[in-house]
Amino acid sequence: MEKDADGFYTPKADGTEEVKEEVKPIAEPPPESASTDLLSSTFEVTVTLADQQADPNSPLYSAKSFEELGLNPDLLKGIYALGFSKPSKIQERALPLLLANPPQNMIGQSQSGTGKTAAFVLTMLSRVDFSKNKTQAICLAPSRELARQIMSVVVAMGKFTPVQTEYAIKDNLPKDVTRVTAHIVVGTPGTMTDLLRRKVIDSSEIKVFVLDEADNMLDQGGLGEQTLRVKNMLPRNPAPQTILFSATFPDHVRTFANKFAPNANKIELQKEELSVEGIRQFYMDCRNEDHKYDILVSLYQLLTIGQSIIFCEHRHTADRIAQRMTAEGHKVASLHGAKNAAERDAIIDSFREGREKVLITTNVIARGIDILQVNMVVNYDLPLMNERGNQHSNDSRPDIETYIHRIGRTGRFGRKGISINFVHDRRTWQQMEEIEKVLGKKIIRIETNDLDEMEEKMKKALK
Ligand SMILES: Nc1ncnc2c1ncn2[C@@H]1O[C@H](COP(=O)(O)OP(=O)(O)OP(=O)(O)O)[C@@H](O)[C@H]1O
Repeated sequence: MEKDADGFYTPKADGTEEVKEEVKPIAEPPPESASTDLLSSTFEVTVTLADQQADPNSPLYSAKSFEELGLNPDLLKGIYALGFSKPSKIQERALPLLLANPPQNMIGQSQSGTGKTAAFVLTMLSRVDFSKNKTQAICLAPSRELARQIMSVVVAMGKFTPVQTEYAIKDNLPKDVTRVTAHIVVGTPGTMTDLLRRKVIDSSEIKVFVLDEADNMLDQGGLGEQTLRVKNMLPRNPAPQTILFSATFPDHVRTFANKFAPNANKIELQKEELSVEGIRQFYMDCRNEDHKYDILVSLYQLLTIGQSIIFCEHRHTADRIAQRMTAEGHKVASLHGAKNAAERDAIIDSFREGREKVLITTNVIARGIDILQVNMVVNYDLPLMNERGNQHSNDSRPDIETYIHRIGRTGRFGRKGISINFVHDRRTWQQMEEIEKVLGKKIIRIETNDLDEMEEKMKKALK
């Protein structure tokens, strides 16, 4: 395919073959992997193009193979080396729009674990001019863990290109650094703001600006202010291509998102499709707080069949549970924002490598973290609105978006997974009912006193 005068990909009369011939000997797609459910999944997205005249259902806006996208052959090699045989649904719809010229903004929504990262990483890598030692693309994420994971995708996909990368995360660069010239910088908003303000990063050539977990990054009262500060330090004319991705875009953020990324092409999910089919949701009716701990311990065998993540409301709860379980001879780790940068990196790396099977944490890693072996998520405490961002209100409504992201740490890319909510009183019960109502999916009860039944139900759900 080649781009027409308007910047859209159109099939060439004779050129399609030409591209294939040029590319195939260097880069062959790998055979489709075992988990191809997602590649053939049927969830619906609504595509709205900034150009109202264009038909979003035209094949021009969807790519059935990576080859059709006219990518640099070195990038195609990187994609295939990662084992990606063909684009996932969101990649199929988003990539032709993201790569078209002139560049257009994008607000893209697709469920957890469906391959959004590759879509924006490929866009950044495609737009960088490697011959210039200047920062040309920046990407912001809400946690250092996620920034590091995104960077690993940039490095892996860009393996056959000369791309240079740098982090904008706490304690990573020497304090007296004066210049960063890496093509792509990935980080968190506070450190990115600092590097831009001190002109360590020269923003003049930045042409792609990505927000992963965009609804979280734009949430006022949370990270929104810092993210806006970053945007205000970027070129205005022309402004960089702004790309917002998330599995959730609550209405109150959507309005701001539309201003932040004006005239964007949009990909939206239907409300009832917010969480993936592969995640089976359960709950356990506990007697009180202490009983929650006992149940968690009794689940240990099941939690360690694969890997699991236990979400708590407070850092101190995560630490306390981890200490108690460790003292009782179980192998678990805890991770939260009160640990220092080096500790956090070591803990998540060790969990990623499978050295610990159970990770007890807070909302800090509720979003984006992609560890395929995680087949169970436990909401030890349900997520509440009052934990959002910097808010410390008494708002005890359930935080539906965070719930969707938390359970989305399992069931990645068409895999099966289980989530279990612990409820222990009337209030938590009501909160869970509210979640069930909004998501329109049944949350199934598991008896807390029948371990065999529990095991059987869970193993069945994972089959
Ligand atoms: N085309 C593809 N073929 C095979 N695997 C893929 C493809 N695209 C992505 N993946 C894999 O799918 C997994 C999930 O992708 P990714 O982390 O980008 O999801 P996401 O949509 O960003 O999820 P979240 O909303 O939780 O951040 C990753 O392990 C990734 O390597």
